[in-house]
Amino acid sequence: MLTLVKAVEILKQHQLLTSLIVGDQRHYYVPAALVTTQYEHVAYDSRQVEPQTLFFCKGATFNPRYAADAITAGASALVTEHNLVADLPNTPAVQLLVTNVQKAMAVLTREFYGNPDQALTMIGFTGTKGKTTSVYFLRHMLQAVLGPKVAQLSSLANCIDGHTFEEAHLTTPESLDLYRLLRAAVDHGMTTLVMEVSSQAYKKNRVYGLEFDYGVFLNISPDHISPIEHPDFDDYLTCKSQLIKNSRQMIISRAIPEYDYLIELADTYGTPVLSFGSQDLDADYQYLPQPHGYFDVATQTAGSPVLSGRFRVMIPGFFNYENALAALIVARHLSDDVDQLAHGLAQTVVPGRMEILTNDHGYIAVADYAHNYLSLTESFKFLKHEYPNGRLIVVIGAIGSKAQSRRQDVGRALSEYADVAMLTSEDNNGEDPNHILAEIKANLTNPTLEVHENLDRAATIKAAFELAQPGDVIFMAAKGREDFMREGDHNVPYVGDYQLASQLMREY
Ligand SMILES: CC(=O)N[C@H]1[C@@H](OP(=O)(O)OP(=O)(O)OC[C@H]2O[C@@H](n3ccc(=O)[nH]c3=O)[C@H](O)[C@@H]2O)O[C@H](CO)[C@@H](O)[C@@H]1O[C@H](C)C(=O)N[C@@H](C)C(=O)N[C@H](CCC(=O)O)C(=O)O
Ligand SMILES: Nc1ncnc2c1ncn2[C@@H]1O[C@H](COP(=O)(O)OP(=O)(O)OP(=O)(O)O)[C@@H](O)[C@H]1O
Repeated sequence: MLTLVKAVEILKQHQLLTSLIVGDQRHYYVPAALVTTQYEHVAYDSRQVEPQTLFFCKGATFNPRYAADAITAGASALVTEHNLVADLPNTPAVQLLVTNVQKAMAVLTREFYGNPDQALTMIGFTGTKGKTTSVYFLRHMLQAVLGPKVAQLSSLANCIDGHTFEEAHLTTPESLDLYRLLRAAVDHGMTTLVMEVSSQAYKKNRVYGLEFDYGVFLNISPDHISPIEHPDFDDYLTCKSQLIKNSRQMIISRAIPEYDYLIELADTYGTPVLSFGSQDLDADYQYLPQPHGYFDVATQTAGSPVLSGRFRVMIPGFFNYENALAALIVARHLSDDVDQLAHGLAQTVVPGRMEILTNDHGYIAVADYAHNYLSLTESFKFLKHEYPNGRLIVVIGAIGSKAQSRRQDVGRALSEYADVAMLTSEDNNGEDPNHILAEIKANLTNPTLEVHENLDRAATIKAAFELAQPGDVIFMAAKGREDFMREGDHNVPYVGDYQLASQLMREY
């Protein structure tokens, strides 16, 4: 529940309110006749409005018709950047005119749901790659010491009760959904919440005003640059960097090229920083890879909670030592039971992330989620190191209608590391897949690379198994275990890379 008086007070505190429109009158104070007005629901989609809803008019494709629909369904107030009085003559709904509706939605829905973040230890991971994996590492570690009291919000799945996993639509939910989920987590007895914070979350003010107890910055490389995401890398970096301003303690990878800049930001905001990295970097926490997924950790800085000794991850890839160490540092701040933390870490698997399938005949297939230059080359380097004798056969495409730079990334990474490229569909998102593949091919520079092309992804994976010799590695990029293909604005069922490869492993 939220009263109009409280809503106005909060919007004023954040300097977001310009006017209150009641009928054809403009106000800045709540008129006496409305001081008892309260809202029982909040919504940003007219199709979800009930009587006494506070409705947020937001979105790139927002149409005043949605506001009219919301009022018909019972919305009694609109939060909007544009006065809708011309579109809604004689409307009984109060309009709260604001300078930024996304920010207004964040601060008002936080209040509506009772500031649930204050009842949780909040941990946010940002980075171009490794967010999901790190969230899983940390949740498993903390559950090993706290029991089922750790919630997660991740692009792979949300879990707000410690055991049930539900599909997520965005990496970081809209603020309204975020606070609804945090409220539910608190009501389910959760004490801690681990989440992914995408650059879009800051760009779209989904986490505006939210403070994290611990923020982790894993890495950054050019990605997510498109008309619906970021105009350029500077904007991408600026958005991600906002986690520093909004965290009480930052943990930052020493390997980030912009590390010094991030430290200057942290100094400016007064946010303490601990750094992590491989042994050759000047970091507070360092790791040294060992065979079979083991890695050694040492703490270099006096005064920081000590982490030392040998740990293990079950998910292959050198980069997972980085993800694991970042998560371990947070976990160590919350618990001194390092043995249990190590146990939780070694138990962690993440569906569709570097899942390696093998059979007795020497076939090797990897279902993974890599889709930009950083993640593809890191995965390829690792596989070349682990399986030096076979060919690297890559089943790959690129996403349609956004992150256009990935087509260049795919072309470059294939040219540098792959022996065979099997180009196919990914999530076309309404774009012509032939156009996507043409752009990838335009970036292939290695004349010895063997290139095949088939838009049918399942048929392409079968063809890769036909082509492979024992000892070769079939790397299936970007879909993991996803059992759908995104086409336009809807999903089309798809068998799943991991699922299909598991079946083929039994046949070959
Ligand atoms: C660019 C962006 O952030 N877009 C998101 C945003 O869209 P939007 O606010 O512009 O809203 P819109 O889709 O134009 O719709 C307009 C509004 O009208 C409302 N509506 C619509 C129809 C109707 O009948 N009545 C009605 O009220 C809708 O509920 C909506 O509020 O809000 C929508 C939900 O309200 C999201 O679905 C949408 O994500 C799009 C689909 C998307 O793909 N976003 C990507 C870029 C994204 O955010 N990705 C990051 C991950 C990046 C990473 O991996 O690092 C993420 O955090 O997920
Ligand atoms: N620290 C890392 N550095 C480089 N590549 C990584 C790292 N961690 C994971 N990867 C690669 O990126 C892929 C995606 O990992 P993950 O899902 O954890 O990242 P994410 O940040 O959640 O990605 P997305 O934003 O695409 O959902 C993995 O399957 C792996 O290939």
